Amino acid sequence: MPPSEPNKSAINDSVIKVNDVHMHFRRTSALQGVNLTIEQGTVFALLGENGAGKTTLIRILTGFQMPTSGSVTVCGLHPAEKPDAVRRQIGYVSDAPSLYPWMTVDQIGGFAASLYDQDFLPRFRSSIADYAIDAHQKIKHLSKGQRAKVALSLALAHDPSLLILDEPTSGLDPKVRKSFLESMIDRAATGQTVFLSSHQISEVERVADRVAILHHGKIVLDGTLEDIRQSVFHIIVEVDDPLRALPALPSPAVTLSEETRGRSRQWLVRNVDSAMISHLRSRDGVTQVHQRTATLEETFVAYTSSAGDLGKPPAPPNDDDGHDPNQPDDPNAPLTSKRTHEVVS
Ligand SMILES: Nc1ncnc2c1ncn2[C@@H]1O[C@H](COP(=O)(O)OP(=O)(O)OP(=O)(O)O)[C@@H](O)[C@H]1O
Repeated sequence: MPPSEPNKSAINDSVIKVNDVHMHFRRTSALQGVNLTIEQGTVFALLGENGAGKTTLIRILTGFQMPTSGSVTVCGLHPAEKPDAVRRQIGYVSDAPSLYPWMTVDQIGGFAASLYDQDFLPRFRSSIADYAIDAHQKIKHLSKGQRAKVALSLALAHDPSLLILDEPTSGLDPKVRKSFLESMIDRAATGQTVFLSSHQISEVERVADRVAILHHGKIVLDGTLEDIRQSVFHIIVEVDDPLRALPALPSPAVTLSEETRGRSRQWLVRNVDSAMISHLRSRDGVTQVHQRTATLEETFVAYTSSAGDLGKPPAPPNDDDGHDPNQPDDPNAPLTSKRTHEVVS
């Protein structure tokens, strides 16, 4: 097989593999030991606050950035070695798509079509027509949302098996946003893979099969949406006296956040089980215990708050060659939905 050909068995297995990737810039450790494996046919969403490292990871996946250390394969290819081959395999929309402003929409389609097969241009034109964009308009005269639609049309016109989208819906109006996200689900249903980064938690909740949270360059949570929903609980304990002490939940429960409001203690907890809830109910002074599954937004906020040891601020490299001497933590222990499921059922 020629070296630039994708490895088909790798496509069938994992479309993206990220192995212990570190990325150090002069003043920042943008990625600190990131590991990810993404299977074919998944809509995968990478969530993270501003500066978490999402774009850096996407730039590494698309061959625009060499990691400081670690390895990556995309469709069986190494983006650092074969960036052009990787980019031919994938559809990619960056968070700031650069489109030649002096070209018309149709000219930019024709220009990109020269890199792909004959189906590219008809697909591109049909997508532009669906978005009701005038193909004779110059890019510089389009609105931000219209440019986003052109960038998406370019990314999709070669019908890639993997789409990598950095904040794909920013600039799109709610109607287009909704139909675009629905089209991502349709793509995954036909075996294509979608990797998207987003701040829009409610949107992610609608479309993603799998979610990872990147915090200060580390993956602090990675699981299927279903597992995450079944694993993190919001617990409210009412006590008779605001000063009453309550015990911490025993291991393997992990308290992600806690808040006291008068007689009410609110916890966001992972790996809680029904025995722990019964134990809490039986404590002296506990008048009521309510529990429900946490929303993805509550989980995101808990995992990205700097409190506790769930995520640590980045440590700048302190050796000469820029390598981080710190050992990566393992805050991403597997989710234990089985245990927590007992609480729901
Ligand atoms: N070329 C660069 N040189 C130096 N620092 C950089 C460079 N690119 C990114 N960084 C830093 O790396 C960190 C991660 O940036 P990145 O753009 O990956 O975050 P992000 O999660 O995509 O943020 P946002 O949601 O705001 O787009 C930031 O602290 C940023 O300043």
